[in-house]
Formats: sequence, C-alpha cells, structure tokens
Amino acid sequence: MPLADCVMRHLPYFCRGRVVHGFGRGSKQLGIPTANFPEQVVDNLPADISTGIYYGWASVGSGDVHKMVVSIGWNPYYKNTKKSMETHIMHTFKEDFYGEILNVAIVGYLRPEKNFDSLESLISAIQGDIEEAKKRLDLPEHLKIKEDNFFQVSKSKTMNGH
Ligand SMILES: Cc1cc2nc3c(=O)[nH]c(=O)nc-3n(C[C@H](O)[C@H](O)[C@H](O)COP(=O)(O)O)c2cc1C
Ligand SMILES: Nc1ncnc2c1ncn2[C@@H]1O[C@H](COP(=O)(O)OP(=O)(O)O)[C@@H](O)[C@H]1O
Ligand SMILES: [Mg+2]
Repeated sequence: MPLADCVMRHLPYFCRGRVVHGFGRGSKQLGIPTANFPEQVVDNLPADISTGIYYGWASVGSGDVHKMVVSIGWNPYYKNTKKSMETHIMHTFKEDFYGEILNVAIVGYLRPEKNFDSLESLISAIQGDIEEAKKRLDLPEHLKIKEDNFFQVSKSKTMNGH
C-alpha cells in the first residue's frame, strides 16, 4: 500500500490526553511551543500510522477549537530515543496549560520528519508547516471536523472536574 494510503486510512484520528513536560526545547530554542502527550497516548496510536507532521484541530479542556500542527516521531534533529506526539496550537494562550486535557483531531498529513543541518532550517520548516496547515484547514472538508461531536463532548459539563 502506498504511504499516503496507510496514513490517510486512519484520518480523521481523534484523541485526548493530559499535557506533560517534554525537553523544554519548543518554546526556548524554537520559539514554537508544543504541548506533549504522555507515553500512553503515543503508544495507543494505530501501529501503522506513519511518523511525520500532520495538521488538524485542537482544544484545551473545554476551551475553543483552534488550528494546530502535530509532530509524531523521534525528532531526528534532536535524536530522541522515545517516540513523542507534540501539538503546536495556532493560538496565543495567556498561560501554560500543563496538566490540562488536550483534545486533538488530526485531519491531514504534511510530510515525513526530517533532519536539518541547522536550528534555523528546522524553525523555517516548522513555520512553513504552520502556514500550509492554516490554508488547508480552511477547506470545507476540514472545517466540518472543527464542529465534530468530539469537541462538543469536551465542552459539556460531564467532562468538568475529570
Ligand atoms: C509542525 C512541526 C514540525 C516538526 N518537524 C520536525 C522535523 O522535521 N524534524 C525534527 O527533528 N523535529 C521536528 N519537530 C519537532 C521539534 O523538534 C520539537 O517540537 C522540539 O524539539 C520541541 O520538543 P519538546 O516538546 O520536547 O521541547 C516538529 C515540530 C512541529 C510542531
Ligand atoms: N500555542 C501553544 N501551543 C502549544 N503549547 C503551548 C502554546 N502556548 C503555550 N503552550 C504551553 O507550552 C508548553 C510547551 O512548551 P515546550 O517548550 O514545547 O515545552 P515541553 O518540552 O515541556 O513540551 C505546553 O505544554 C503548553 O503548556
Ligand atoms: Mg513540547
């Protein structure tokens, strides 16, 4: 099966988890914070979902749904030994949200993970991903996922306090 088919078969992919600490590189070194999921969420990804860079929608707790990009894999530039799943939300938050529930809907695939010969080229690749994701998410087929019941449930009272 071609790579794109393997990847797309699982999309849209919905998941939630509590935001944990990563290596603290996202904001400090890249200027692009990424909310990291715990190991259990990463381990629960479908076994054949390819590592790489994806885009979709995300909300924190019962908050609004925003555009996002997500990186799944080993961050070859940093040579991580554990697979991670990290979401950058295209929204300015007043404060950090470690420990809160992050809800994500992955709707599309952008590219495989890559190594880079400088931090600047990693940063510009990520900025390019963000711009491309913003454009693609305006397509009607993607906009409708923003309204999915998955996000409505996270807004309902039954989720509060859990
Ligand atoms: C949209 C996006 C694309 C990314 N692409 C790559 C990549 O191609 N190669 C790579 O090594 N890391 C990539 N990363 C991951 C960053 O290296 C990672 O977010 C950074 O190391 C922060 O890690 P931390 O959360 O542990 O601090 C990407 C991250 C995002 C959000
Ligand atoms: N727009 C945003 N997208 C993702 N995380 C954000 C955003 N704004 C603030 N944050 C906060 O920044 C943290 C991620 O920063 P980062 O430098 O990647 O640290 P870590 O290595 O601990 O993941 C998130 O856990 C979240 O609390
Ligand atoms: Mg992070």
